[in-house]
Amino acid sequence: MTPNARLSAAMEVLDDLLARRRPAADALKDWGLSHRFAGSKDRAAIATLVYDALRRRASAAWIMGERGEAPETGRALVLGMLALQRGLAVDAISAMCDGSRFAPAPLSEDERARLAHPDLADAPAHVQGDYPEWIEGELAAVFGEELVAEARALSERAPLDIRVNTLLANREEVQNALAFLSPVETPLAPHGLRIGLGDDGRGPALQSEPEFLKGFFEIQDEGSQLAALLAAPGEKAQVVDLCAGAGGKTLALSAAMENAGQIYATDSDTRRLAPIHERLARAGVRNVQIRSPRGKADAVEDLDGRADLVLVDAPCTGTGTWRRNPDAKWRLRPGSLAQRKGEQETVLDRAARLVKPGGRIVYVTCSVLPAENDEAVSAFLGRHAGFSPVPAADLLAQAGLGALSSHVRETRHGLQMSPSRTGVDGFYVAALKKTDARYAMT
Ligand SMILES: C[S@@+](CC[C@H](N)C(=O)[O-])C[C@H]1O[C@@H](n2cnc3c(N)ncnc32)[C@H](O)[C@@H]1O
Repeated sequence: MTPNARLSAAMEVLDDLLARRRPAADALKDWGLSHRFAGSKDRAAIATLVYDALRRRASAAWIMGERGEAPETGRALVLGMLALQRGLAVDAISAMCDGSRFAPAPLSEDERARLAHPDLADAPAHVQGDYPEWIEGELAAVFGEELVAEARALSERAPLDIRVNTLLANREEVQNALAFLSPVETPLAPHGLRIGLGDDGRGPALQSEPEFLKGFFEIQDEGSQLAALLAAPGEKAQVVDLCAGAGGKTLALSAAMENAGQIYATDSDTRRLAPIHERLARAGVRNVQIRSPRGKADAVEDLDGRADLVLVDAPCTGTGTWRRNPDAKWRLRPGSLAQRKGEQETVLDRAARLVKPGGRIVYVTCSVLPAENDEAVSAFLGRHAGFSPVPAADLLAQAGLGALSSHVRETRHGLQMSPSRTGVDGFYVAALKKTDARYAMT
């Protein structure tokens, strides 16, 4: 396919997605099934165009004059994105829309005029920042004056980060082995490397590299690496990773504990937990016991009151990861936020019983919404009088990450990382210390 034909295809996929209100992944898959001649490079390029258009969905529609009641079109989103996201001048866009076979139709006079001046100065904040209007209050509450700058950073493409597994290798070794990809050290996480993306926004296939297969590194956003380090488990600690999922943070905790102490990894969903077995083996981890739930039985019942640390990497809306999945921000609904809040309450209450006096819950989300961060913690503290929040400065100092303090927002009960200020996904971390055993078992 020519680059111009890929543009037409992206417009078609977006029209389908908009008309049927379906996930981008489904619309892309169907397009692929009905256009079997398209090769894997074509599909990848079309997907990148679609996701980039979704990054700038509101602002692209705005500059193309699709405002208010006017329905958005795939054509406007792609044209607007080329101007806003890729910085193409109107003549360059016009050259791609030459009306030849499979290319988009030539630009109208109106489109030319709009693309010549892609101005957002008069646009409301939710258009400038490309987020759903209904969530503005939540975003403003955390970002304040930096709302638009942070929202724009959440619309950019995410970098590709890896965490060197210090159980088997060191950062320099992996950096040298992957020199052909020019990895650089992550600015804040001590074991991270960042690898450049191609012009199409895609990274190399790291999972087939020999060093990956030998367990020398894992793919993990720098923010997720920092969140695991902030949990700061002592080397001999008894740790419960209550929402272990596929084990991204379990692996990081195990490395931080130098394979000592004991981590119990569990999750309410056995399917999510399944990949952890293979990942732990590859990474040379020996201090993790996997507790798969069996039916309705509580998989960690025997650990009540015994944990030094319970990591609650909670289910959340994922608003902090919009850079990775721009489709998700437009699909988020108030109902799903309410559902996640209920799950967070359940999992935090379960964690409270696991912690021993003097121990801690470390509560993590990849969200930037106060409703699932500080407010969830406030509500927890209201229900459990025997816990108190650890000040963010202490949290950073205990993890040896004092330098991070100027790159995070200290919030009421914890700290918030973000793409603009921290350069990572929007992770929230709060630590809750069990100070009084009398009340904590409620
Ligand atoms: C953010 S993900 C965890 C990601 C994982 N820790 C990692 O670093 O790769 C949240 C997880 O919480 C799990 N979960 C939801 N409700 C739960 C509950 N009540 N008890 C335990 N796990 C729960 C979900 O199945 C999901 O795997």
